Amino acid sequence: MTEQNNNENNFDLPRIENAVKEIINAIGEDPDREGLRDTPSRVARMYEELLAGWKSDPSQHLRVFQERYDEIVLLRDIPFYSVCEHHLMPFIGKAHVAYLPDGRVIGVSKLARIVDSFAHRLQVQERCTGQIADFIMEKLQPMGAAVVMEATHGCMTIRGAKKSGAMMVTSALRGIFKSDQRSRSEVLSLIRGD
Ligand SMILES: Nc1nc2c(ncn2[C@@H]2O[C@H](COP(=O)(O)OP(=O)(O)OP(=O)(O)O)[C@@H](O)[C@H]2O)c(=O)[nH]1
Ligand SMILES: [Zn+2]
Repeated sequence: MTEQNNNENNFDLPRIENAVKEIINAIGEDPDREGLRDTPSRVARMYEELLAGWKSDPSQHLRVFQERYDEIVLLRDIPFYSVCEHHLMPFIGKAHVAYLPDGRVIGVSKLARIVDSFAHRLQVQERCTGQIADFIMEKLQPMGAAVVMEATHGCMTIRGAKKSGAMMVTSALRGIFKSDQRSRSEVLSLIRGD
């Protein structure tokens, strides 16, 4: 699968626009007043942007090359945003992605691109974390992969539980990072920056 631009895979922007107009009506506002007139199309384009990962293929970011390096590779503090599938609210934070190569490495920026590809979808943080780790295991076939994501969820800061600052931390450990206690401790302490 490559980047998908054919019609059936594009977002149905007019349909999103109609739905947003309907929400504005349901709120009791006037969708034709000046400030709201362009809002449905703005919101449609916004969702297209925020959820672009859904139409992307993370494999396009795989430029794997052979390299004799057998220590942990970690890209720490990758800023990311995602969209919570329960409330369509953003969750925002940092991702840390590590792997222990087995003869193959990847361009380091691609780790950040892979995070975005999975994050820019309707997600829950646990699934997003696991998908990134599983993808790296499958495509790069390293000895192990570790992904930690920490984020604040809009749905519980400005609404609902209203706990601003509460940080959700999720981790996905695969291969040697799951099976070997020392490797696990090493990668987690690198991620913490110890
Ligand atoms: N585990 C997990 N929960 C999430 C994530 N994003 C949002 N949630 C939670 O999804 C839950 C949805 O719960 P519901 O009871 O169906 O929805 P709600 O009535 O709006 O719940 P409140 O947010 O507690 O007001 C909430 O507890 C959210 O905090 C996520 O990425 N992972
Ligand atoms: Zn939510």
